[in-house]
Amino acid sequence: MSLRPDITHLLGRARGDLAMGLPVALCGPSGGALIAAAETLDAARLAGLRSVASGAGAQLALAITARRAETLKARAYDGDLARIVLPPDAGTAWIAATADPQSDLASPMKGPFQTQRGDDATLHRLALRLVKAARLLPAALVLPLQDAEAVANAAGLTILPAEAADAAMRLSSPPHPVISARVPLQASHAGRVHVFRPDDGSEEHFAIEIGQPPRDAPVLTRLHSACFTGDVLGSLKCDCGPQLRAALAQMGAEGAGVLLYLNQEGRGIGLANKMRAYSLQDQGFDTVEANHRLGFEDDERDFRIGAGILAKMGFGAVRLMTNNPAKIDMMRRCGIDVAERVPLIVGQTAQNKDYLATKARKSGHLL
Ligand SMILES: Nc1nc2c(ncn2[C@@H]2O[C@H](COP(=O)(O)OP(=O)(O)OP(=O)(O)O)[C@@H](O)[C@H]2O)c(=O)[nH]1
Ligand SMILES: [Zn+2]
Repeated sequence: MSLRPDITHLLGRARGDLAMGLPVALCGPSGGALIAAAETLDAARLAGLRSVASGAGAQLALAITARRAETLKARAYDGDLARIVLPPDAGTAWIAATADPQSDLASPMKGPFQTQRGDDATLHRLALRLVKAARLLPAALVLPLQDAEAVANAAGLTILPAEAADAAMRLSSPPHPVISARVPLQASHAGRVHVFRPDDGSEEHFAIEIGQPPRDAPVLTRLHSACFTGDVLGSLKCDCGPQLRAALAQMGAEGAGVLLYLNQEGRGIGLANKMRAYSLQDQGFDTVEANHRLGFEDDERDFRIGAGILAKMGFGAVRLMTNNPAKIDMMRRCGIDVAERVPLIVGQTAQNKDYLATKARKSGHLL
């Protein structure tokens, strides 16, 4: 028996620390690093990192994804990421402007950036995955240090064993059921909401069960990713709200179904980053380009979570309500049999016409 946190707990702490602007230590087999999220770093902590860097003769770098590097015309020698050498006079405003594309068009002369090549970028890569998991901008300050653990211990920072963290982040342990209760819905009086909670302190997900679908036949299913603007506010920029209501209505009409409400807002980048993407869309970029300029892939969702919840509820086969072939593919790869695709084409507006056309053209959505 131990009171010590395991790697899952440490990952949860690290995400929280990064979101609050605290550095975190990564300790690998061949050295460690202090990392901090570009978005939340304040001047005092930047000064602290600079002072540790000069004491150790180490060089601070800003790790960004290859997507962001492409926009900034910075050379990404590590393939999927670039390590920008932090200029000696760069402050938090410089770091924020490099990480955040909002001012790219207004200041087209950002750079030139000197990027590092050679050496190992493993800890930089892990730092980027951690700040993404904290739903922050994908940019992290990284200070490689042989004695990162000692520095972190002295400062009371969270220490993550890098190899174990990397392995734990690749695994997807399905969230566990917490509670379910009857909720009569407009679409069906036989509604039941189930709450599922991940072990790693990340967002809870919900399953809305309509009726009592038999577990031994394909169940009418919708995997719905959270869209605060569409689902709650009735935004005309996307089709999420009408899709949510149409899916529940069809389940109500058939008397059975399950809708998973997955808290993967903004295709997995979080609401703040989705609003950043919307602001770039107002500058003329489409939904995919906006994600890339921010440094994200088109879609950062992990659909293993949805498959895991279905399995925990006892479902092995679905009639999946979607226009997204990637969802079908992921379900099948996670062991859920997709017996049928049920198209869900509702909610087209003048304002989302281009968005839906871009998804069809670039992300393979079926219209
Ligand atoms: N990053 C980003 N996310 C967006 C944008 N517009 C909508 N979203 C998010 O996109 C997701 C849409 O989810 P879904 O409707 O489940 O998925 P889908 O890939 O469109 O697939 P189907 O609706 O099943 O065909 C939600 O998480 C929205 O918040 C956008 O412009 N940028
Ligand atoms: Zn939406």
